[in-house]
Amino acid sequence: MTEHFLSARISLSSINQLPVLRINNDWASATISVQGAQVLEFTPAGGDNLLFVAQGESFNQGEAIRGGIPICWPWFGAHPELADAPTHGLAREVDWQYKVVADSDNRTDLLFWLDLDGRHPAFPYPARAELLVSIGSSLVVSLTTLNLGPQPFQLSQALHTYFACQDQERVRIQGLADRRYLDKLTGKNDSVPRAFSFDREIDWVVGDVGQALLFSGLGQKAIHMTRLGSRSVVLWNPGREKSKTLSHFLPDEYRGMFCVEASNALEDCRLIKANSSHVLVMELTAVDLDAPKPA
Ligand SMILES: O=P(O)(O)OC[C@H]1O[C@@H](O)[C@H](O)[C@@H](O)[C@@H]1O
Repeated sequence: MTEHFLSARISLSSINQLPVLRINNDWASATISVQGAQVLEFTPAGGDNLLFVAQGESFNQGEAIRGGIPICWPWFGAHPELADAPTHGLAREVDWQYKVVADSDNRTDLLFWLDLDGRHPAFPYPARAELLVSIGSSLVVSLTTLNLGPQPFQLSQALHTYFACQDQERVRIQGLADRRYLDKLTGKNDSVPRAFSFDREIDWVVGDVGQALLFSGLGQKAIHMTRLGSRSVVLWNPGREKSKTLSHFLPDEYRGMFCVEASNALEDCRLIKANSSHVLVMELTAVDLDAPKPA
């Protein structure tokens, strides 16, 4: 597809088989795949891309993209009952509808939506996901789930964010110490140690997590993450051995990424009643570590 401009700041083109929207305003540039409504890149002006996409990614239609911010919806991880249902729900491998809702030098907002008609065997409920992606001095991703049918349903979900780093072992996360987590690899519960690092395969669901987290050890900049509508986060890095089995991953690429996923998982999954909704919001801001602190 040749590049087609929707406005001075927004264009539609493609990467291999997948249509992508590219946004460029005074504060940042971003790339979003229409399949999965998946943000693939967010680069604050003059800075580095906060997000990781696997170099082995082939961008084929109907295949989940390994990187950026996959939307795991309306369930996170394995389906609660059906072993053959896709991991991480129904949203990653299909095209979403979209429209531009704000387009200025300071902020570009795109609204994506996906409707489920209640006939999918793994999710027999009419529902809509709306994803508002706001690109400005920060990246804001806001996922609203609407129950359009008469029956309540359980929702688990995640904004499965792949962050870029030089070396995953040097990444430090502030805001998680002493929180309880389930280790999905061993099935055991424990508390997050103060000196946590991604120095091996990690697959944890951490509960009762406050709104703000800070990621450092990435170089000059740190990343500030805030969440609303979420009390859990998922920490994931496949490590050396698991990464060899993953789709679209080159050997050793696991070193340059780590996932911290704003989620509603385990005890934090939500019951969405008829005609009700739930909103999960994540904001990411690049923070200059050398900037003077407010007095
Ligand atoms: O390979 P996928 O389906 O993108 O999932 C990657 C990982 O995603 C994480 O969120 C899960 O906790 C892991 O268990 C999983 O391996």
